[in-house]
Amino acid sequence: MTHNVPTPEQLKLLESAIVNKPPYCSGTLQLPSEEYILYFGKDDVSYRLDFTNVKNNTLKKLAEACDVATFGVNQQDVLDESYRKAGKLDSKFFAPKFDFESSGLRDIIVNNLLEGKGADHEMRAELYKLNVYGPGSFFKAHKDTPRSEAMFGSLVLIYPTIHEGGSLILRDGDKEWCFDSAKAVNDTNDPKIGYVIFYGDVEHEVTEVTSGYRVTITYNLYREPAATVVNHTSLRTHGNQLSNVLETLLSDPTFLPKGGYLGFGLRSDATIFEVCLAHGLAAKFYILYDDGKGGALTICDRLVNMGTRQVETSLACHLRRRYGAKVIRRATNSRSDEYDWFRDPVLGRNKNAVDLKVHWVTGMTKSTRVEKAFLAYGNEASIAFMYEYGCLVVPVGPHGSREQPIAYSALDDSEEEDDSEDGDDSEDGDDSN
Ligand SMILES: O=C(O)CCC(=O)C(=O)O
Ligand SMILES: [Fe+2]
Repeated sequence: MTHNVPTPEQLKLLESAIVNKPPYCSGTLQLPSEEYILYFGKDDVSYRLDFTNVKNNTLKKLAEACDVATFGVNQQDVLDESYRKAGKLDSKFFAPKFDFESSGLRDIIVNNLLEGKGADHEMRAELYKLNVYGPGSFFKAHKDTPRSEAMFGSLVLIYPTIHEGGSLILRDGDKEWCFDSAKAVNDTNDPKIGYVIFYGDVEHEVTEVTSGYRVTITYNLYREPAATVVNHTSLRTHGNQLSNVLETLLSDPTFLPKGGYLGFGLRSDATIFEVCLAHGLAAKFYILYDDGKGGALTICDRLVNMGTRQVETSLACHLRRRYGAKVIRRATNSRSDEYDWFRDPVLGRNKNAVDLKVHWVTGMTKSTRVEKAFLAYGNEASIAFMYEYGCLVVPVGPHGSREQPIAYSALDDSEEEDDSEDGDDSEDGDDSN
């Protein structure tokens, strides 16, 4: 008999199709020679700098023309040389011959950062600043200040000057990448311009330049018109791969033959949701509640505000009674909340019974975890904590009619209770991908 649970291999296949790409792309471009030219100046006198043939005194002039760079803190520009030591020019004081439109970068941005979504003309690159980093200059970790709702990222171009240090480090969650731009552009015989493009929520820093001058220009990237902005973070997952794997599994008669529920711990990402909808699966967002002490896990279709109300039962029981939360895993802690379920027609029957059995494809991520305190009841009132995670629960109909809504009944399912697969690791903060 085929069990109505996905095999570990089937779940793994789905999980591995959710590949998170780095949140940036980088490389070098060879430009027509005149595009290495930059004009700058703050008054009637302007200078011409040709990066294919850099004259040190012109480079020095550029450094001298710069203002000391500030950075944005709480909507204000702040000068703090322990944080950012560099020179900068506002866009009215310089004019690169570099042409964004003929550079090929639009395609790179649309295909890599926007995963090909949206018509090209909706993306606009706006020249923003020029930065000069002499020896001892750096820019500590920061995120770029969004200039409008429509801004989704930044483009940094690094001109080919001989220098050392000044790598761009990019961070997203606990992952880190380094683009050694000095190395990328260090070829005097064959000039190239370095580029790094990253999403707006990516933390980045420029390490100290130890010799020479590092010159960069930055562009703000916008999606336009603003009304059709696709949440940029939704584009990080390879949607096509997931879509193909899901397609294969849904047409596989051994995959959840009678239907069931798939669960995905949320990344900062809506692609899984979009892919499921595209396959006719009515994916729904839930909040997973965990008391952090091994009590039962529940999912609830709304955020719960406990206020100052004292909770007199286990967290799971309270959420189930008051907010209609569904128990998806029973307590693992021996001092559990079993007593709470004693008379319950569903949960009282069997210590493994749940309101909804969810087959987790990806676990919860710490990055979506919110910790909240509430008043718990004991011998005396005490503060307890609960942890909220975002997750997506996807009903999958039986083979042959996957889009059909399915009604889960713990009682019907009880003969399969001894299946070893369950959501045990769902709250373990599995950020790995
Ligand atoms: O110069 C660079 O490489 C990065 C500059 C930067 O992060 C900024 O201007 O916000
Ligand atoms: Fe920046």
